[in-house]
Amino acid sequence: MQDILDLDRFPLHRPHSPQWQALVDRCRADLAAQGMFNLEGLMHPHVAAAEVSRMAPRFASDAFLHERMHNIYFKTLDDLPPDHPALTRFHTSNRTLCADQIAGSALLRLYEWPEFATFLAATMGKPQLHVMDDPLARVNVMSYGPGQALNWHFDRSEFTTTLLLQAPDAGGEFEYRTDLRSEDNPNHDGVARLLRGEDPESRTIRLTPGTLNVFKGKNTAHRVTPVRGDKERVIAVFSYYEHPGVRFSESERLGFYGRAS
Ligand SMILES: O=C(O)CCC(=O)C(=O)O
Ligand SMILES: [Fe+2]
Repeated sequence: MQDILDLDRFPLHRPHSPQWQALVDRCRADLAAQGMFNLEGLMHPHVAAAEVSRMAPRFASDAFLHERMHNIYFKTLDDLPPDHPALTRFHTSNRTLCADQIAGSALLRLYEWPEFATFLAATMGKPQLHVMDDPLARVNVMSYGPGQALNWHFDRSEFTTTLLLQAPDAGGEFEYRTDLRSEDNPNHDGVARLLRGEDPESRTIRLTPGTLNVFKGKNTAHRVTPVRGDKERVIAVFSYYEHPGVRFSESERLGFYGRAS
């Protein structure tokens, strides 16, 4: 893993060593304080750049164009009138490559490296995390060209794990509002305020290539702002579960990727 990761700064290869534990403790503290942690340059930037070059032909020819209008929940809510401002609809557009289209990549090697899951589980306070069985969903890579964006949403999973491969020249920032809602409080008025651009606790970060970003996506509202300029924003999303063998159904794969296999 030394060839693709900066293990000197981030000793993921030595689980439970004092240095590893110190890193886990720092990540846990960041998650508790800000709902997020970053390992800047975990993947060597030259490896991230090589991954992007290798994927470019696939993005140009057979990536899935994910384009839709949606609200922050990706659905209507029974307890809200359809014109409630929390249900404001926005446009999302990007291109997605699935795990079966990046065979042999450094990203998949990292995904399947057991020490990576061990580290992530420790930061999230879980006994263990498992790779998915799903041939498409395991790792996805999203590319955002000029004007493309991932609009406001909450994630289905408690945590989301990404690694930025290429940063755009402008735009394509990650904007998030930690703990906007909770298990007991959907905070629809707070959601409406955020969507109006009036939430003072909304934060924006610009990720740098090679950076691992883990955030609590279920109750943290977040979006990727529209990319400006010709250089695409390219980011990988890793999917781990607390149980082994998770697969999406055919209809889920069709909905997410436009194909089942
Ligand atoms: O691209 C990003 O930085 C965030 C990705 C994200 O929110 C998601 O995949 O659900
Ligand atoms: Fe998300």
